[in-house]
Amino acid sequence: MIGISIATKWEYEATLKYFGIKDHERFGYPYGEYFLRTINETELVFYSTGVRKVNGVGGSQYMISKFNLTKVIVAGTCAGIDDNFSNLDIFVPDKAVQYDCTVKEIEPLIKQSFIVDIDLSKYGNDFYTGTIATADKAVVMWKDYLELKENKITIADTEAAAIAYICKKNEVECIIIKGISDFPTDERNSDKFESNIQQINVYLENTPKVMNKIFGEYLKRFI
Ligand SMILES: Nc1ncnc2c1ncn2[C@@H]1O[C@H](CCC(=O)c2cccc(C(=O)O)c2)[C@@H](O)[C@H]1O
Repeated sequence: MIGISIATKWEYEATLKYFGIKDHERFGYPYGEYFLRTINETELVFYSTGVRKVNGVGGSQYMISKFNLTKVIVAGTCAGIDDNFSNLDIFVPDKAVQYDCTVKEIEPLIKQSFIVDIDLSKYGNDFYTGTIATADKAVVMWKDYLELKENKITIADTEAAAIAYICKKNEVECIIIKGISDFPTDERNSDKFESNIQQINVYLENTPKVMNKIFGEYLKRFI
């Protein structure tokens, strides 16, 4: 069985809609809910975890243990960091890092021992790849965005690298498929609260588009 890990309620609602899931097919568990589907003769469990590292890791560990998963695919949205890319571009990162685990004033931003390299060689190269950086807060402030850019990060989110790390501990393969839902905007010469509301609205508008693109054009190649 392969697990598809989904963080937010908006991402999960788009998933339920995409697969036409009926109420009686939805099951609760301590971190959210899940449903089962068979695609190309492979059994999949799609599960929501809630946001941030603790929920992503807790929910994924629960599902690895309950269903004896052989692979976890982290599917969802992310912030764009590399400005060569645009909203709705989809990535399958070959490296996952965490950037909120060091005293960055005196240590490197990226925690070396938490880096996970992802071997994508068996899946070809017909997709964007790069480095995803995870922390327990969203990339909203311009200074955080610039710091990630300086560290050659491609995209950023709030769960994926932590899930990849615990998959490695369980010797379970982890693939991350993430689409850009939003880019931070420079709030320094404007109202930072208004700028934040605009970014959240862009995230909400793009979430179903990203999820539909992941399920329609990417998922089957990685199961
Ligand atoms: N900018 C982002 N930075 C990091 N992760 C992002 C971003 N965008 C999307 N994600 C991904 O989607 C989910 C939710 C998105 C989220 O929390 C968010 C999005 C936009 C603004 C704000 C805010 O507080 O103003 C919060 C997370 O689980 C994460 O995995």
